[in-house]
Amino acid sequence: MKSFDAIIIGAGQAGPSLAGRFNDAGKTVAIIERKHVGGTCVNTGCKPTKTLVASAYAAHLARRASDYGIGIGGEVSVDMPAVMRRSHKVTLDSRHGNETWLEGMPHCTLIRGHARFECKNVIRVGDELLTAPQIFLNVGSRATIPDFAGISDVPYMTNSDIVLLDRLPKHLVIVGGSYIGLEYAQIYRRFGAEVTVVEKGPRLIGREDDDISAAVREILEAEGIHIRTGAECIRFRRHEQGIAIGVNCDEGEPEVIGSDVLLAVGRRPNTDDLGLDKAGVELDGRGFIRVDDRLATGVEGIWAMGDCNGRGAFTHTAYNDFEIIAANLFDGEDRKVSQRLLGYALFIDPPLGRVGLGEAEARKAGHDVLVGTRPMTNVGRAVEKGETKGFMKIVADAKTKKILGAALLGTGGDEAIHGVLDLMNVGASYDDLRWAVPIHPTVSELWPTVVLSMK
Ligand SMILES: Cc1cc2nc3c(=O)[nH]c(=O)nc-3n(C[C@H](O)[C@H](O)[C@H](O)COP(=O)(O)OP(=O)(O)OC[C@H]3O[C@@H](n4cnc5c(N)ncnc54)[C@H](O)[C@@H]3O)c2cc1C
Ligand SMILES: NC(=O)c1ccc[n+]([C@@H]2O[C@H](COP(=O)([O-])OP(=O)(O)OC[C@H]3O[C@@H](n4cnc5c(N)ncnc54)[C@H](O)[C@@H]3O)[C@@H](O)[C@H]2O)c1
Repeated sequence: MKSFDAIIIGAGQAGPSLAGRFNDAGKTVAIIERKHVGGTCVNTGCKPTKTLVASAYAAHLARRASDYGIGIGGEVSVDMPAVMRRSHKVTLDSRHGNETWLEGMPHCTLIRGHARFECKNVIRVGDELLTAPQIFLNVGSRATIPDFAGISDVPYMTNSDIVLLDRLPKHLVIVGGSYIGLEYAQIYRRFGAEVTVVEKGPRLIGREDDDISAAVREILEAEGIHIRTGAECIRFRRHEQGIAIGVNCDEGEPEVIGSDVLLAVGRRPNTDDLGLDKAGVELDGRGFIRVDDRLATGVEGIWAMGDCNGRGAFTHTAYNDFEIIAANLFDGEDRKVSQRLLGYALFIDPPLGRVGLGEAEARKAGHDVLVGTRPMTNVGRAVEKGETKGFMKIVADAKTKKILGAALLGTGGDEAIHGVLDLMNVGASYDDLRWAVPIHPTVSELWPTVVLSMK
């Protein structure tokens, strides 16, 4: 049996950085990866999608070139194999960069294979047994495939398959109207496919405020994306033109006929094949590993980071889990997940940047709520860029003057939200934002005006 100071299972968004800390401290660490170093984000998630978003934006802007007084001398065409080559290169460069980094650590051993607990401190990878007093789980998540009627009779893709597609689907039907579904809907529409989004809920991105859902829908529909919400009884069957997807909506055609199907209906944690019962590690009802505020499981010496602990579902939350564990183990700090302020973005164009509570959430939490909004048509920079869709919104507590949350659906929204995120992180009031002197001409310069509009 091989012995290490620490074992990390999964080389996703938290594991490699933690391996780096153990290595730097002169401690031996094994990191086990069953597929690709970099995990979901690098290989089938953020990296490929954001690279495709960039190609899709280039196609969109080229089609709009004449709006800016620019001629391109003909029709815009999309070379799908070239688009995909670019995306693969970004992924492979990142994956190889991570591998080279791990392999270059003198105290770190990168082990390829599926890891499984034999008991609390022994891990099996194939024929090999490994042991360590500290074990960190960074096993991530995979696409949920619901038991839809007829699903096993038809071909379909998840986020893992669509990154390998190098042709243009004639009609891509996407089931699920949230992050993955909407980003891919706009990407493929801009590449030239017919696209339909089928969502079982009454509106898109159902966690957001109604006004945000409605504005996102309007933006996507304006580009010709078909949207079918309230699709309660989704079912599949083969059809002479591809795949028939039953949507059973109250209005419109009862079936959509697509050439290709993407399932984007959420993620499930990779915790069912880890032998966690042999270690005594507990799961919650949805299969996520139960952890405390410092990410420790109920078994001494075992921690869980990233998507698998159900405390976050983003790369930055997985990375922050690493930061919390590393700060507590190596730097004498006492960091907790409950100290984390959640921000995120939906990378459609224009993007939606979000931080903290939405208006509905703030009301539900019992705050005396002040809300300010301004359309992007009021933002000089957006007008200059010819990208005026969307709006800015801020939510604050009338009594404490604390900023509770913000949304920026508009050009640069994924970046400009950070002005509010940073202020919220230091507990600033809306007066601090109102009296900031933002740079002209930027999207951020409207925040003081949005604050002044609060009612
Ligand atoms: C299409 C898509 C787009 C996304 N875009 C964004 C985005 O723009 N921004 C953002 O913040 N987040 C995004 N996400 C979410 C983000 O990818 C995840 O939150 C993040 O990758 C989680 O990191 P992780 O380290 O927890 O897990 P992962 O990155 O999934 O890594 C887990 C690793 O563990 C390995 N593993 C699992 N079980 C075992 C085992 N038993 N033995 C050995 N190895 C094992 C897996 O192979 C994997 O490599 C996106 C996700 C998808 C699917
Ligand atoms: N921009 C980003 O940061 C980004 C991008 C992509 C993915 N992600 C991460 O990946 C995770 C997964 O994304 P996702 O979009 O697959 O999941 P999600 O959980 O965000 O949304 C799933 C959507 O599918 C719908 N749905 C669920 N079951 C359904 C069913 N049976 N039929 C039809 N619709 C159904 C839900 O109502 C919801 O709208 C997210 O939690 C997110 O954290 C993040």
